Amino acid sequence: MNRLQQKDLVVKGQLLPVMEHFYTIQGEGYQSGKAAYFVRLGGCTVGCHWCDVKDSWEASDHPLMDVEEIGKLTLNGKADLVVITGGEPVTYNLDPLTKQLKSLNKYLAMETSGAFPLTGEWDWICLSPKKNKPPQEEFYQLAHELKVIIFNKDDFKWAEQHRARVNADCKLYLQVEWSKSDSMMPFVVEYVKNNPEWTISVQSHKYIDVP
Ligand SMILES: C[S@@+](CC[C@H](N)C(=O)[O-])C[C@H]1O[C@@H](n2cnc3c(N)ncnc32)[C@H](O)[C@@H]1O
Ligand SMILES: Nc1nc2[nH]cc(C(=O)O)c2c(=O)[nH]1
Ligand code: SF4
Ligand SMILES: [Mg+2]
Repeated sequence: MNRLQQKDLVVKGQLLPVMEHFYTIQGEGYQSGKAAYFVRLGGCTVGCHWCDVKDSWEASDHPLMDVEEIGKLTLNGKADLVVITGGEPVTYNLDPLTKQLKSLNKYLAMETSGAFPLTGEWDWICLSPKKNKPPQEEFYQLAHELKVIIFNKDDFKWAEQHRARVNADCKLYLQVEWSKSDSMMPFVVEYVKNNPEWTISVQSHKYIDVP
């Protein structure tokens, strides 16, 4: 296959850059503690300065895989739960990927900033809005979970702006930015005690030392 044909299949979402894939425990948010097969797609142009997976940003650093191949990988996990993350998954047309994974009876969750239009059929969308590229409007109605990263005290205001826009059933999480865990966690604790609609999410995989 030549480069042009490859590019065409990426545009169609039949081929996707995969940075890594692993069977682990979902560390964050609503499904925290559950076994899940993670697929981390390469490529993100959002550019959060505190991103904990900057090596994912350059799509061309990561090998292209066919969605059928990706589907087979997820069968190496016993769990139904598959988490598609990145990089930024909504960079791509995710229709072929979710169709393939649904044919394998997987429960499909996505971690996303919502920066680009949504494609694919999802059982669970975790929306984590980013100041550099705020979410597309459609995500507020569709998100099952809002997970706002708290890097400094201004981020509580940012969190409330998004809470005001999500649907009534959307679960609300505040997750401290990893490098600020020690200094910001006391403020997050106080905030949730005063605003109990929110729940704390910690990046538990980093404490239990799993991928
Ligand atoms: C690496 S991102 C990939 C998915 C998508 N690009 C996004 O940002 O939602 C996965 C999750 O990790 C969160 N995250 C990234 N860097 C973090 C950090 N340094 N501390 C805490 N959470 C972080 C993101 O907000 C997102 O919820
Ligand atoms: N165990 C584990 N849980 C996670 N939840 C969200 C993650 C991500 O990077 O998207 C992540 C991750 O990288 N590992
Ligand atoms: S949107 Fe996600 S992957 Fe992209 S820089 Fe921000 S945290 Fe990292
Ligand atoms: Mg992570």
